Amino acid sequence: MSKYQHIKESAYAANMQLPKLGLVLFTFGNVSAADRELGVFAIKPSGVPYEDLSPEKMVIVDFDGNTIEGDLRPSSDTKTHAVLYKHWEHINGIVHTHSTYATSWAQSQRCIPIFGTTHADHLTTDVPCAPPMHDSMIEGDYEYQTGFQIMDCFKEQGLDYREVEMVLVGNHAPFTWGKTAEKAVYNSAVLEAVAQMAYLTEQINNNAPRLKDSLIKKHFMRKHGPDSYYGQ
Ligand SMILES: O=C(CO)[C@@H](O)[C@@H](O)COP(=O)(O)O
Repeated sequence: MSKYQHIKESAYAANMQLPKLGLVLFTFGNVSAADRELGVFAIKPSGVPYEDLSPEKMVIVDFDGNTIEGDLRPSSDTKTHAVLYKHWEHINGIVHTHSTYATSWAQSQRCIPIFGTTHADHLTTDVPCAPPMHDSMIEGDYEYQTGFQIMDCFKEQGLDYREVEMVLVGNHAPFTWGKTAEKAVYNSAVLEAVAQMAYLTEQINNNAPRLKDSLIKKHFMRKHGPDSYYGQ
């Protein structure tokens, strides 16, 4: 048995959650799961439909994007995952989808405003949107540069990737991450729900106010404060 079997199983299980949660169509999207001690991650093979996946088909890649084990080509987004794992040492799972509402905000190049308590239960800021890539970066290694596009956005906006576990990539689609691949999938589902609610909020009232700071903090701390299930 491969010494990477545990992350192949974990990446497989997390990938299979995407169609179940309605976050992907056909072969859109991919999930990876990392083992920091081994310095590698397991990722979905490129272009393989979810119904044809198995743990054995996951591809093992190092944090420079080199394939270590696997017969299939890793996802075309592999280098973006590699850059984020290499530079953000507390994450062990990454998800990329083209879920409809989150992708629509990304294509519109807009951050998702924090309109309500559903959003504040999960994060205390707007969902950031990384500005579209400069032509000079597109001509280089596009997927590799996408990783830097995301990190630059966090640096410029003063965000901590351990607190804000999601981003919209302008003109492209969302990426989410977490301490585990399962948490990264959870974050993708939360993002899609928040993106849909924010879109509908603006349709109903295009002057809808942002949630008050006092309520943002209160709601976030209920779920993540020292007395919460997650905070303990
Ligand atoms: O971002 C994109 C396409 O824009 C890709 O994530 C998506 O089509 C999935 O590609 P892979 O099958 O993972 O190579």
